[in-house]
Order: sequence, then C-alpha cells, then structure tokens
Amino acid sequence: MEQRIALREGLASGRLLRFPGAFTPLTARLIEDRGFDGVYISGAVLAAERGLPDIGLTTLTEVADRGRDISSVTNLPTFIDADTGFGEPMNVARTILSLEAAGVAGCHLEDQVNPKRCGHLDGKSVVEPAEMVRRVRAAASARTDPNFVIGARTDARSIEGLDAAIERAKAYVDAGADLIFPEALETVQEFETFRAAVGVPVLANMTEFGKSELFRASELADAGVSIVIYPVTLLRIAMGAIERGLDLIADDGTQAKLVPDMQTRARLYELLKYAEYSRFDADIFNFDIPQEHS
Ligand SMILES: C[C@](O)(C(=O)O)[C@H](CC(=O)O)C(=O)O
Ligand SMILES: [Mg+2]
Repeated sequence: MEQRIALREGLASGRLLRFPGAFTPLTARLIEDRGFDGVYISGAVLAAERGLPDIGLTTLTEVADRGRDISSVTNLPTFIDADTGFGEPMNVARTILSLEAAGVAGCHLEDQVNPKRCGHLDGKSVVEPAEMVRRVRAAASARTDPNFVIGARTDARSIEGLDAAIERAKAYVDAGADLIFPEALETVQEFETFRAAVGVPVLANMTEFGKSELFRASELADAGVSIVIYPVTLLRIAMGAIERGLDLIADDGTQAKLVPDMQTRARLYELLKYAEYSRFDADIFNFDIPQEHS
C-alpha cells in the first residue's frame, strides 16, 4: 500500500525516479541501500536466469512469485514487467490481481503479439490498437487497489513510426493506463515529444546494446521523463564479472586475485540484517519459560 502511494507521489513529483532492475531479492536490498527510488523486475532477466530467451516462455506464476520474493525484502516500490499480460483480456485481469497480491506497486503490459520478443530486437510485431485497448481496460477494471500503477508499453515506434506510436499511447491512456512506456525510442527529443503528447508520466528504458542510446538521467529529466529503468544492467555487470572470474580461477588455480573485487562477508551480512536476526534469536531464548509442575 505505502509503496504504491510512494510510487504515485514520485511519478507526480516532477522528479526523475530511477529504478535499477534487481535480478535477485538480495540485489533489491543493495538498490535500496544505495538510495534509488525503486526496483524494476524485468521479464528478460527472469527468463535469462532460467536459461531461457525472452520470448514469452515464462508464466504468470513465475513472474508473480518473483514479484513477491523481491517486494517482500525491500521498502522501495517495485515495478514489474507483465509482458503481454499472459493471455486474453480475461487473463490480463487475473494477472493484475496476482501482481497486486504479490505486493508489487505496479506493472507494465505491452502491445506485442504473442510470442513477444525483446523490444530492442527487429522482427517484432504489435497487435491492433483495439486489442491492446482491451488489455488495458481489463487491467484497469480488475485492479482492487486504485493506487496500483498500470503502465502501457507500446512497441510500435520501430514498426509503425513515432506518430503511430503516440496515437496508440493516447488510446491506451484513454483506456486507463497511468503511465506510458514507449519502447525503443531513438532520441531524447522523441521522449520529449511523447511526454508532451500523452499527458501522463513516461518511462524510459535504458537497456544496453539496444536501440536507444544510454541517455543520462539529467537529459531524461529535462525531456520530462518521470521514471527510468536499467532493466538488465545489474545482471550484465554480474555476468561479466563471473565470466572473467571463472577464467581467472581456471588460469591461476586460485581465486585470490579476485578477492579485492568481492563483496565482503561483513557487507553481505549487513545487507542480510544478520545482527537483527541474532538479537531476535537471543531475545527469544531469554524468555523465562514457565516450568511445568506435575
Ligand atoms: C525491459 C524489458 O522488457 C525487460 O524484460 O527487462 C527488455 C529489456 C531487454 O531485453 O534489454 C526489453 O524488451 O526492452
Ligand atoms: Mg520484458
């Protein structure tokens, strides 16, 4: 509840909210510790972690479980990728209820056809605007918490062009979307044009190796963007370090040279709140247990 209100207030504040993508609950702890505004939960990351491509193979249950796992260890609002909503409009309604129950603050649905693919790849296609309008309407009418944020993503920019993507976004706002996620815009000016046209907060996806340049937060803020996600960034950083680390262990016969770059045991325990658990445990065992008399 509080996180949803915080997200709504943040989106209305005129500030740019920064949401790195957490690839584990522990990563979400670190994102909170470093002072970010919220946590993004990426579909691409969830699929990748299971050794799968991001083509709609993951299920609502897996996504909702991940939403719950991450939301339950952070006080920050979480914003989750609901892909195409996992089926027909009726399924979209159930998706929203599941994500609400998982404790996430909001989600985005996209207008791609199934099977969907990464928004920064070529060869994707979108459904008719009316079909996506039905998805958004189903989502908006299903939600039980009016503060749950429903984002509509349009993948139309790289297929139908900017004007068509804006027309779609406006229809999605009319259908009840609180936020627009224009996928794969190419310039900061395009974000500015989008924001001016749609009249609701706009999300920028700063994913690497995609179609958008990696614009700075200040540039996005100046363009009127309300929220920026770094969906796969932390996973890519970790995987890069792991690959280099594995090679070094294989070559050197020890991981010793890697130790200075590792998070220490003490720091890990701090993030895990070890001390609090120990205190709790000590208190429990300090209780005077009444002796039973026979
Ligand atoms: C934002 C995104 O939907 C995701 O699942 O994180 C992906 C990110 C990516 O594949 O880089 C996307 O389609 O942009
Ligand atoms: Mg995705």
